[in-house]
Amino acid sequence: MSEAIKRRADRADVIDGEAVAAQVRETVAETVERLQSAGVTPGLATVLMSDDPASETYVRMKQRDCADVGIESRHVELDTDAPQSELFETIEELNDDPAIDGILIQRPLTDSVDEPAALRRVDPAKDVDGFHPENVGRLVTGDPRFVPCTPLGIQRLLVEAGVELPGADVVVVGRSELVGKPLANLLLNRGDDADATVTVCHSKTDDLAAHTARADVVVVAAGVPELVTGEMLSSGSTVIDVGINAVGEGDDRKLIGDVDYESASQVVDAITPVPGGVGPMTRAMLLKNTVQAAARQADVELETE
Ligand SMILES: Nc1nc2c(c(=O)[nH]1)N[C@@H](CN(C=O)c1ccc(C(=O)N[C@@H](CCC(=O)O)C(=O)O)cc1)CN2
Repeated sequence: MSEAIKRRADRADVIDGEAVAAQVRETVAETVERLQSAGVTPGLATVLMSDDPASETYVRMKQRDCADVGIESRHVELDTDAPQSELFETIEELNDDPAIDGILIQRPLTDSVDEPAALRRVDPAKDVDGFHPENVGRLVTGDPRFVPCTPLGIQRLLVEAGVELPGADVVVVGRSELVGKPLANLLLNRGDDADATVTVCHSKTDDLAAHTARADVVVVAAGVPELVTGEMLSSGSTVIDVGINAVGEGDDRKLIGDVDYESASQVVDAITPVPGGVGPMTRAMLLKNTVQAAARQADVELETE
């Protein structure tokens, strides 16, 4: 079993996302060295047009991750009251810039901007977030190019946890474009790390617990703190908690997930913590997508991991 799985007596194993992300970064750093010896330095542009402090933190973390593995990063920050055309022009400039292999538009964008329109403007070959309709379509039709980072990270965590995905009964709680829908498609596609039977539940699902209780794998990305509790889960299952909800003030402020960790970890076989589970994997997979984008644009063949 992977070293990233921490055994706990009489409780669920903990799937350590920080440890798996560190493994991914190590592999990415090796790939960057190979690309550099072929004359290619991968470059990522991050674009922030929001006052959301969490988004500012995530972008800073992504820049730091890039520096750690040898990816050049460039940051563009736009005022939230700037016209939408300024954002669109920025995206066009980055599309045309040969030093930039990947473009990341941090979501959510400020309310005054048409977010889907902005995402459609990103060159699909530089769309390391996998949000452009061309990349979404490729994932849905079973020919993925860039897959959104959180679903990719979740798939990797499940593999590390030793979950046999072919034939597994996977319940995804949440139908967002960011996580729920792409994850469902990723695990439904053909392949050794996929071929699952996937059910997507959401806020209008009748009897959510009936679904979660029969699943081998439950992934919760609903944005509702502690929505899923131990009594909605079964022994033998693996739980991936995508939620990151800040609760409390000052010294009492902490992050909690969409799963009630205490009760769930007394029932299930393995679970991701919050923080330290899916979040670090989202960032690690962005690095992986960026080096793949750089290799494709430079026509350098990479061994698949
Ligand atoms: N363009 C994108 N925007 C957003 C994405 C995305 O994949 N692409 N995902 C989320 C936020 N997100 C990435 O941007 C993200 C969330 C959380 C973390 C993370 O490392 N979380 C840590 C805790 C960090 C903290 O202390 O606050 C953890 O869970 O351990 C990284 C990235 C929405 N927007």
